[in-house]
Amino acid sequence: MIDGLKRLDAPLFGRVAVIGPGLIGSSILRAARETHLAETLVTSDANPDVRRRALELDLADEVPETSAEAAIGADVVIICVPVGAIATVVADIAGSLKPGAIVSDVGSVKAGVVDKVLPLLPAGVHFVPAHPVAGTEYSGPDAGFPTLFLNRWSIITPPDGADDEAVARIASLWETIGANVEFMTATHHDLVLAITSHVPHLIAYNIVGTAADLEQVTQSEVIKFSAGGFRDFTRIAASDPTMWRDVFLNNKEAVLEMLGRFNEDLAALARAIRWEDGDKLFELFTRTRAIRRNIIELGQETSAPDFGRTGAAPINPEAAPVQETASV
Ligand SMILES: NC(=O)c1ccc[n+]([C@@H]2O[C@H](COP(=O)([O-])OP(=O)(O)OC[C@H]3O[C@@H](n4cnc5c(N)ncnc54)[C@H](O)[C@@H]3O)[C@@H](O)[C@H]2O)c1
Ligand SMILES: O=C(O)C(=O)C[C@]1(C(=O)O)C=C[C@@H](O)C=C1
Repeated sequence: MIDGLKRLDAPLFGRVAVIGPGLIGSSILRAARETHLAETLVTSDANPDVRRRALELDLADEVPETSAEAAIGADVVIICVPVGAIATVVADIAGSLKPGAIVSDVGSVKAGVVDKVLPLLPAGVHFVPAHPVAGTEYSGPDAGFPTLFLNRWSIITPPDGADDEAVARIASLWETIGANVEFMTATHHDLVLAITSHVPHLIAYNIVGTAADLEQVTQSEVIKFSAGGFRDFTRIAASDPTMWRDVFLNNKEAVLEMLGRFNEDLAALARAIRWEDGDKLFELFTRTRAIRRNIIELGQETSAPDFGRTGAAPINPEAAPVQETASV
């Protein structure tokens, strides 16, 4: 048994299907196996190489060719594909869902997805969206590991009128695989995550891109001297292009709102540097240091490996090299 995950005496669910056993989907399956979450685990993926790998890694008991087949008879279907493909999968599985089934997802953006998904679902099927705030810059079935969600938040964003029992069952699912659960509206989720996750990723992509395009500094100098802060940015900037393209296209308003605030504050900092306003710089750096120390005191520092500084392998020692994913 893996430290921190407890095996249930009796499974919570009969049949759980995971569509898209990549980093997040395969981590859910691995944790589900460890904890005996379901009697039967099923998975499928649009990419035949991923289905083959899911079989080789024994991620599930059944690996049918299509999402529609995977959803037949499932009590819960968890959709773990890029945000832009979630509604496509829901359309694919809608005809296979049994009455009372719960459909959930793990997408990094919620409001737009809920709007697209709800009209596609048959009556009697529940939709309970969720977002585990845990991940790495790696993708694919080899990158997952069973403790990814341990002591991390999973945010559940029940739509108006959601069935209480279905919401409680999805909360139990996340708690079983080690997460702490928080509830909020989809719109609030998208605003919070825009500043805590989406804009930071955009900044990382941008700074690494800027460095790569510099004319006065060579690429080899950028690589050679990226020992500290810049190296941390390169870890984030290695995150999956498909996933992050979809995040920005689907959380446009909240990201642009937060980016506007960010740009104003950055301009004020540039001004403080130009006018040698040391007090302003010192005051901000003191406040931000306190925030970091608070995060550490609360024990919320990520337990993910410090890829940035050490260049270490993924936390799963058996994980193979990064698998790039293409749009499907
Ligand atoms: N990576 C992270 O750090 C992280 C963290 C939390 C949530 N998320 C969210 O989780 C979801 C999955 O991310 P991931 O990092 O596991 O991605 P991933 O690339 O590792 O896996 C996604 C899988 O979905 C499959 N797929 C794509 N379109 C499909 C379709 N139409 N039908 C069936 N399969 C399809 C791909 O082939 C791939 O195997 C995304 O919505 C992302 O926003 C990611
Ligand atoms: O640790 C990382 O590599 C992550 O980027 C994880 C992270 C995040 O920004 O915190 C990325 C996107 C997800 O939606 C949730 C978690």
